[in-house]
Amino acid sequence: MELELQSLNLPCDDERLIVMAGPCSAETEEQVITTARQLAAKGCHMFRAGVWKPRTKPGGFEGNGETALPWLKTVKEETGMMVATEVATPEHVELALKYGVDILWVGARTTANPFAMQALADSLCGVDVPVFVKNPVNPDLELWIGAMERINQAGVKRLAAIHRGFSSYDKKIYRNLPMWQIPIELRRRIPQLPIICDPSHIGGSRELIAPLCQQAMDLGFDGLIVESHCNPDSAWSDAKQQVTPDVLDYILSLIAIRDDKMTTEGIVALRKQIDELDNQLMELLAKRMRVCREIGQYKKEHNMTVLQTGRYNEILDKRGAQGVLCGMDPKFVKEIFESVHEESVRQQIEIINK
Ligand SMILES: C=C(O[C@@H]1C=C(C(=O)O)C=C[C@H]1O)C(=O)O
Repeated sequence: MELELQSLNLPCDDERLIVMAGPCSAETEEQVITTARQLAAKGCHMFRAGVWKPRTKPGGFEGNGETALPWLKTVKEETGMMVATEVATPEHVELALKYGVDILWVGARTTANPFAMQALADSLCGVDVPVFVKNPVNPDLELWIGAMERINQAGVKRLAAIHRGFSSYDKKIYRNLPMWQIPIELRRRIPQLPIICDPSHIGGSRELIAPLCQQAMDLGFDGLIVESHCNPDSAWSDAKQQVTPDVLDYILSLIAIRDDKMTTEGIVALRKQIDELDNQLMELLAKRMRVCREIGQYKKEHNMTVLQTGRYNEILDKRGAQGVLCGMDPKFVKEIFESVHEESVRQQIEIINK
């Protein structure tokens, strides 16, 4: 199904960048208002704060719920910023709308659950409010698109996707792995859908916010949602990944915003070179496959197995090392040769069984 989309029509500083900032959780009225005032003073147009917090384990701070909604209303009235919060159930939607919340977002755990998404969609039927849908916790693009389709089918046309990274057992650098190839594929599939990057949840730490924001801009994403707190170290949730409005302003001032629509003569000439090289790559691959088929024929005549792990390992090691010398990521080189090997084995199996 095709998404039927309308422009988000949100205020932003220049033609492209949407920045939504605010604390992970609305903790107290004072914390909300203080943070909002500081953000508004820095020129922020959209304020975010979690009111209902889905926590991994019980016992943590699960948000102030309805009590915090009038605080958001005050932010709106006092600063003129639009306000946004996360909704996970139809009751959340009803209450958020009742208190005049301007933008709703759906969290990663909710996106992963089609029943919850359908219930949310049903509660949004006939409501014209922008809805931002975070990627599901697992790296499943179809599930992400499906969640947005449900909301869209309910008549919500002002939709955006939030890229917040994907859960992983491996938490060495990122809290949630960015797996950029997934939002990139989303952009390819639905080019008109705005994509907002959430560097706070991808990175899980302050130091990673700036480079992640830049990476999102380098990819031509449309905006950022960043956690900002007037006193991050004392935050009741996500303390390590929140920054003060001052720091956020500094980070944003350093970000280079790229123009994704520019095509110049220079790039056209360079792309011609790429086309020529891709042609050569394809011809070389076809040549390599011809030799592989010959090897397949030889193996058939000599009753040898197609898979030769010793040789396969030799290739992976040799080309991996060569890749490093050529300035390429060894993982990338490994994946290329794994794919080449897979196709080579497939073609040889066809020959050996003829
Ligand atoms: C081509 C061969 O068969 C298989 C495919 C390989 C390849 O494409 O390079 C390597 C080892 C084998 O698993 C071979 O045995 O050399």
